[in-house]
Amino acid sequence: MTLPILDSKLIQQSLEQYGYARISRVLTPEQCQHISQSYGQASLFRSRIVMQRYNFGAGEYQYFAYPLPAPIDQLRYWGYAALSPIANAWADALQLDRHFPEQLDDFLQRCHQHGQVRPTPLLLRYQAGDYNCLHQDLYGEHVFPLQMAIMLSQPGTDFQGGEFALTEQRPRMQSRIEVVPLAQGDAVIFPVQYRPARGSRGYHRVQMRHGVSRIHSGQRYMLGIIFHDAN
Ligand SMILES: O=C(O)CCC(=O)C(=O)O
Ligand SMILES: [Fe+2]
Repeated sequence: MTLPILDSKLIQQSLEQYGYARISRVLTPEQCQHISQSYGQASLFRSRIVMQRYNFGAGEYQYFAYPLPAPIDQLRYWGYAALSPIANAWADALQLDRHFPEQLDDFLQRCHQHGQVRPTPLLLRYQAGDYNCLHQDLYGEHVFPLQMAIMLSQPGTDFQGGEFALTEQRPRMQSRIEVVPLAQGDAVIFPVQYRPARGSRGYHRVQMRHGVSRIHSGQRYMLGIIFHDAN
């Protein structure tokens, strides 16, 4: 699978300006369909979550099992390589005593040594009426601060509604929202928990959450790539 070259500097600028970065046409429609269709292949997954049961929203998702299918694994390595310099720049800006290794394997080894051994890449499926409440994907003490999601369905054709949304909660201010327009195959990169924002006295944290508005009709598949593993 050939993936586009990522420009870390441009991604970082967009994240700091808007709270997200969009990468167009990461996957072809055929690759998107292939991944969506794998939803029915139970052996690829370690667990299935029905969102209603946890009040997460409505819809369902499954976490892939190790070994990850090759395209999912490749996307995770590709994303990590471009995002680890940003993760380190952010840790420095926020004066956190934290360093993210250059290689995903080294970061995952750290997760695994601390009991976070279960893979987190996931495939989500929504039908008419479903939605995903604003949330943060934290799965333990070790958190890689950025994550990625890829739109597998064709908005407007396969489904209506179902917008990917982010909120930013700045200290002592009301929340700001961003809706990210995504075409089939596009990726969105966004902060897991918070991002740095420059203020009058250096950098401070802006808390972030993401979610999906109600799907009005049709079916919507999304691939989520989270870099830390879960405990
Ligand atoms: O379905 C979506 O667009 C949201 C996916 C999500 O929450 C995630 O990838 O962590
Ligand atoms: Fe999420």
